[in-house]
Amino acid sequence: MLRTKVLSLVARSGPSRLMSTATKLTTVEVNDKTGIATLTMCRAPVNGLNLELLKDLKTSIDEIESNKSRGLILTSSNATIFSAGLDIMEMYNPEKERIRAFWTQLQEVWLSLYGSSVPTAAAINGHSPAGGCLLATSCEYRVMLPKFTIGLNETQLGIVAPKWFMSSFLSVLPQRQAERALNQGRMFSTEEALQIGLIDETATSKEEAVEKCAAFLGTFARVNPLARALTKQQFRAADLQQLENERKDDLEKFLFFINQPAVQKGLGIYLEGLKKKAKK
Ligand SMILES: CCCCC/C=C\C/C=C\CCC/C=C/C(=O)SCCNC(=O)CCNC(=O)[C@H](O)C(C)(C)COP(=O)(O)OP(=O)(O)OC[C@H]1O[C@@H](n2cnc3c(N)ncnc32)[C@H](O)[C@@H]1OP(=O)(O)O
Repeated sequence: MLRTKVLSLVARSGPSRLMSTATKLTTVEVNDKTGIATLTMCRAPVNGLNLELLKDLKTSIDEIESNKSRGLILTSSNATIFSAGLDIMEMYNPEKERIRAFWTQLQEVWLSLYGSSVPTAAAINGHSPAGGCLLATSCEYRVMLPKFTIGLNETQLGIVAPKWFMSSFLSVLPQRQAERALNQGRMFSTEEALQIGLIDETATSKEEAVEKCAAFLGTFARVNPLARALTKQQFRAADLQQLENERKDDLEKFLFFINQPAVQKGLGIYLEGLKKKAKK
């Protein structure tokens, strides 16, 4: 009942405005009636998370947070890809200083999205592997379009998802299923993701996905915002604190791991495979 009301409210909702942080790689549009901000990733061709996109994501999340938006919906401007995850080019034959800045920025984005005091939802309008899945599972609610895939496929690339990737995943799935999926590097179809609980709903179009996300965010309309935010943060505090405490160690572990010749070789082969597939 409430859900239907909120959905129709959203459908009738009024004009929106672009916020000042709108950049080339992300845009933020705030619906003036609902107060919900839609944060769109728009880095061609696949929303690969490189240093610049991560910086824009962090700036946009911070601005949404400080403008006291009623909610944040994360989505993509690409018709078939939510995000292809970390830009592998940042990790393959990396430049010393840049890769440090890259990983540090990824930590920042995760801390602010997973720890956001604003309610969050992801309208997953395309494939969402690895880092894409990290962003989606850092949100509180997920609506996904059919015929796409989502999951943490790191082991398929010969790399390892760090502890905090697992934290987001574990905030959505029970440990037994999460552990198996990560060990397998399993990508779930939309239907499988719904069945296992990795996503909350499906939608037939991006517009419908955004509406369903807005309806979820609307369920908090009559809840005290401070009480809601403090409750959410208590659930997530231990995960967030763990990364805060281990940030330097986490960076050094990542650098050590990624610079191993066997890992570099594996990434090179994976990239080559992607490029061959793209040419077909
Ligand atoms: C105690 C132990 C240690 C603890 C841990 C310590 C350290 C941890 C170490 C490492 C952790 C790293 C975590 C990594 C997370 C990641 O996110 S890795 C990235 C994973 N992503 C993928 O595997 C996705 C790969 N891409 C695809 O599957 C597909 O591209 C697609 C997203 C499904 C889209 O398909 P399609 O529409 O057909 O597009 P194309 O495949 O043709 O791609 C277009 C071009 O984009 C390039 N590309 C695709 N994905 C990426 C990417 N992730 N990075 C860079 N580039 C990408 C692709 O090559 C095409 O390029 P060209 O047009 O050929 O130039």
